Amino acid sequence: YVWPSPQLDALEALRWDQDRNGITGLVQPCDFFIFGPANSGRSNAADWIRTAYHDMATHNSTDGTGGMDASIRFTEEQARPEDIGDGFSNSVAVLQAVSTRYISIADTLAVGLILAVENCGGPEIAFRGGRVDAVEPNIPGVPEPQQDLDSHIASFSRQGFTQTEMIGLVACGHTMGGVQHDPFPDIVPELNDPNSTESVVHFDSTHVNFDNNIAIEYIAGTTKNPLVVGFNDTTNSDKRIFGSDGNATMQSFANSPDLFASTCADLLGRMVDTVPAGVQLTDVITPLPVKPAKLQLLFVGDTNTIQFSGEVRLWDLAEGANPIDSVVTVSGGRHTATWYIFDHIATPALAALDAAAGITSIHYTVDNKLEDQDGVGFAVADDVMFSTSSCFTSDTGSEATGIFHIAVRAGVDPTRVYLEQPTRDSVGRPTTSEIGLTPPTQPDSNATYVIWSIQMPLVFTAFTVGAEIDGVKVTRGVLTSMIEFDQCPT
Ligand code: HEM
Repeated sequence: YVWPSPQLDALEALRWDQDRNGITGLVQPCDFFIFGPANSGRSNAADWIRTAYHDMATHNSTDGTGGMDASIRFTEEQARPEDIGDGFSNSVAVLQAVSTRYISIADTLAVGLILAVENCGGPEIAFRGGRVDAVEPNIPGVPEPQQDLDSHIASFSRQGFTQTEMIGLVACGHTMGGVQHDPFPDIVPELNDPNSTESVVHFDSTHVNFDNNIAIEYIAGTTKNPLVVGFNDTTNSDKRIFGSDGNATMQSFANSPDLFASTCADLLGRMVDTVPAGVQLTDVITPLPVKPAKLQLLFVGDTNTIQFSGEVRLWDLAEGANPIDSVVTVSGGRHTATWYIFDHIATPALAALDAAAGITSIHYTVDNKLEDQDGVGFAVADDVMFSTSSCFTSDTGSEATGIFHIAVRAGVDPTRVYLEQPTRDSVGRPTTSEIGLTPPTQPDSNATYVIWSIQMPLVFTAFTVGAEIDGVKVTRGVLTSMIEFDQCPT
């Protein structure tokens, strides 16, 4: 896609910004578990994979209801016997935190699975965005270990998967993690094991690696999978499922790590793309080679100039490439991303761009190569922006106030200008609240920019700039709070 596109830019960043996206670090190392000690036997990675499956497993491919829609976040679903355990609330707590108005909670659950698999040795899974968060719980339908094989075949068929695909999905899921004593005391005993303080019996001997040992150990007869060799045969669902085609599928996985990886990439990709009817997912999101981010324009009225700052991310920079001013290099998974920060301090020329001339687009030169999206350039909007005349008073207590000034380019004529604040609706979905600004009473007809304003008590909340122009709502700049500006002149 051509940058900028607010939704695709945000989805691309969540999927590809590596350790900078706020969540990749939670599955590095793969045995990391933030809700308990390192020797708990549990991992965020396994919880994230199971959470995505339980969110999807309510899907009914006949009537189009259920699927990846983050209905698993509702306590009513988490209270069901089919969703026993705290792995769902744990996963939702950390993943939904990175949802925004452009990224649904369901999208974060899908990315969570993808990052967990990829960072723990598994294949890269294609990611599409655009899932829509449910407003209420779905109809129950997650398979449980005590059910018989026919019920499981029927359940996966309802979800949209054949019997062979069921074997694959269960093997791909159960290469990570295990069964805990606490929620499943009839499957796993209390272990009293200092290396598994939450008494987890793992599905294979490499439970934090996404690999085909789940199949190798099953075929070799050395498996300790508690859903295969558990003392209670009624709950040995993996045994019934894995053996349901005479072990043909599991044998093929045991023979070939590559086949296991490619089958899992396909099945898990289809799993996270299983969405309620009517939801339109984006195309597969691949990383942009050169991507601007966090662009901020500030109008400086005294000098009639614009201060410009931002970042650019270079993807998988070639070995040996050594551009100047390297600021942060971040890796994660199998990729490296390098960010260069440009601002008025590092590059004084950006401190005072001629406001009358304005700015329409930028391009970069990377290793002597022009990067401008094949001649299109990276478009930059100079229509509305914060003005550096925004300020706050130093008074303490209830007297403290501040003023936001938003500069609107002459001739733009928005119907509304407002501050945008990220917030949540009554069912937890990310949304935006708006605080309207007042237009100038006597605008200077010669000015390049006119100032809309709002006075309010001193707040530390960060806002972006919003405006409605020709019936279209636009967002500009990065989240900025009052105290980032100077104190008001007294
Ligand atoms: C018939 C189908 C399935 C049954 C009956 C089943 C059952 C179970 C049970 C009983 C546990 C233990 C949970 C705990 O102790 O908290 C578990 C864990 C897990 N399941 Fe499944 N499962 C099924 C299919 C799947 C699928 C299709 C996936 C993903 C593609 C999956 C992924 C996982 C993961 C990653 C864990 C480990 C969780 C952790 O260690 O925190 N399961 N499963």
